[in-house]
Amino acid sequence: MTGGHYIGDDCAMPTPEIKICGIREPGSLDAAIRARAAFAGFVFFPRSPRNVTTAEAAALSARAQGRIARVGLFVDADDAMLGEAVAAARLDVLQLHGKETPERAAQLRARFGIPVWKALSVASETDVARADSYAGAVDRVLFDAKTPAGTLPGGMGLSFDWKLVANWKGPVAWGLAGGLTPDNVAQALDLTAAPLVDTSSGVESAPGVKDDDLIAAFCRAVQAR
Ligand SMILES: O=C(O)c1ccccc1N[C@@H]1O[C@H](COP(=O)(O)O)[C@@H](O)[C@H]1O
Repeated sequence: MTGGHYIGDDCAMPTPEIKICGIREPGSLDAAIRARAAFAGFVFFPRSPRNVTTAEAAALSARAQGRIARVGLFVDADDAMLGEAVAAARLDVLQLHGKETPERAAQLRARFGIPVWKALSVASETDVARADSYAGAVDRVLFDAKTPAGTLPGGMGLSFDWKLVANWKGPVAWGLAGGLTPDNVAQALDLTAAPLVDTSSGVESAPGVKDDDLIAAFCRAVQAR
């Protein structure tokens, strides 16, 4: 379900995997599945307009079972919150979008026994280099844009200079996030060759309101390359 597949000749690049994040409604989940996204993201962060309760996530998770992998997004969450969400929503992946250290990420990976992704906010080469310290501690880093102080640490529709991660070859798997939309994702992929792309606000009609047509258009733009 989560492996990239090849189209065209033997030299073709694998089709990047797609994560649609911030899903709150069954219809949006179905739209992501129909569009062949590999991952559906559920946000467990009360300040976010995309926040879901564990009960809501559990219902979405049951619908997703066997059809799309479930990613739980957390921001500096404590063990109790993580444990409750992992169990209720039967999460397949933990996405850490706060200030979690490599040690904390490794601890959570060992504790829950599922892959851990770490989002890193990027505005400079130094920020990208931070990925090295997560090698061996996480299964993937997600390069995302820095957001203004006092706002959400992600999900703001902001992008960074993609040249900073062009053809990035680091010691850990990676993905690209931040301000990706149906209109710019092909350009982002041309420049970066990211193996996974992650979007949230780029497929919404308003903060927290997913748009099925935009989900389909985003996935088509990725898969058409
Ligand atoms: O989506 C949110 O509300 C959110 C809240 C807190 C941390 C991260 C969040 N979203 C993630 O941010 C990136 C980029 O999002 P966008 O495409 O720019 O809207 C992505 O990984 C989201 O899942």
